[in-house]
Amino acid sequence: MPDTAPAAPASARRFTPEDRDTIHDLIRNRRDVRDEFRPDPIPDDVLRRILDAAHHAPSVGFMQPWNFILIRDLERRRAVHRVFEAANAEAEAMFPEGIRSTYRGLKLEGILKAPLNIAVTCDRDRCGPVVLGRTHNPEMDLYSSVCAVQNLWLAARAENVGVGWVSIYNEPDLRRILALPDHVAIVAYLCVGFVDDFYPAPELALKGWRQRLPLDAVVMDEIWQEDH
Ligand SMILES: Cc1cc2c(cc1C)N(C[C@H](O)[C@H](O)[C@H](O)COP(=O)(O)O)c1[nH]c(=O)[nH]c(=O)c1N2
Repeated sequence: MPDTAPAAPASARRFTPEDRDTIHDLIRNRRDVRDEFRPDPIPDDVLRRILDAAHHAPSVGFMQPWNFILIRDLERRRAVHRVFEAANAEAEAMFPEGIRSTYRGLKLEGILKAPLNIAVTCDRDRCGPVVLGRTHNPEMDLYSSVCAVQNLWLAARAENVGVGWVSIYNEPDLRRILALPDHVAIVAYLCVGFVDDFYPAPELALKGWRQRLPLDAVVMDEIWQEDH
């Protein structure tokens, strides 16, 4: 893949109000995409920019514990899809009767429709046992990899490329398909591809599953407030 990432500037730049508005626009217009993928492949330069954004995420001790496994092979994606279907049937059965049929009607993955799947992993041994910032909280490397996912998601949206996160699988099944060694954790399984139209709001909200909480319902002063 050609390296098309912009070169690092000599010093950090300051952002304009227009830049600010653009990033807020991007954040608000990022969507989880399930069913709307176009089959055309993502050009190498576009994919490279998206992955490079992910690779510029913050990470504990600058550990950069992530890997991005690019999965295009249809047979492998079919295997992942079977794993999804098995787990999804288990999940469906766990919802109470009334909600079950609504759940069944939701499309929750685009594994076969998207031309590219990306598994974001976390190499828990990348820097040995003692890592700056992770000593007391060993899960921080996993959180770092989640930051990479968010960068990827936003950078993709800026290219009008859709991303859908699929977490409905039994982990051992997916590990086997991806041949992951024990020290590597699965952080995210993503479906990636161009999209003609993005939903203007979360699909789960538009389909009546759950609505966005007001900001004031999640902001607290000083300490945890039980009655908030
Ligand atoms: C860790 C994690 C795991 C999942 C998700 C997200 C995250 C962060 N989401 C997407 C999720 O449903 C979506 O983000 C919310 O509904 C909000 O919608 P927007 O992302 O704003 O479009 C998701 N969606 C889906 O259809 N199947 C899935 O298995 C998952 N899993």
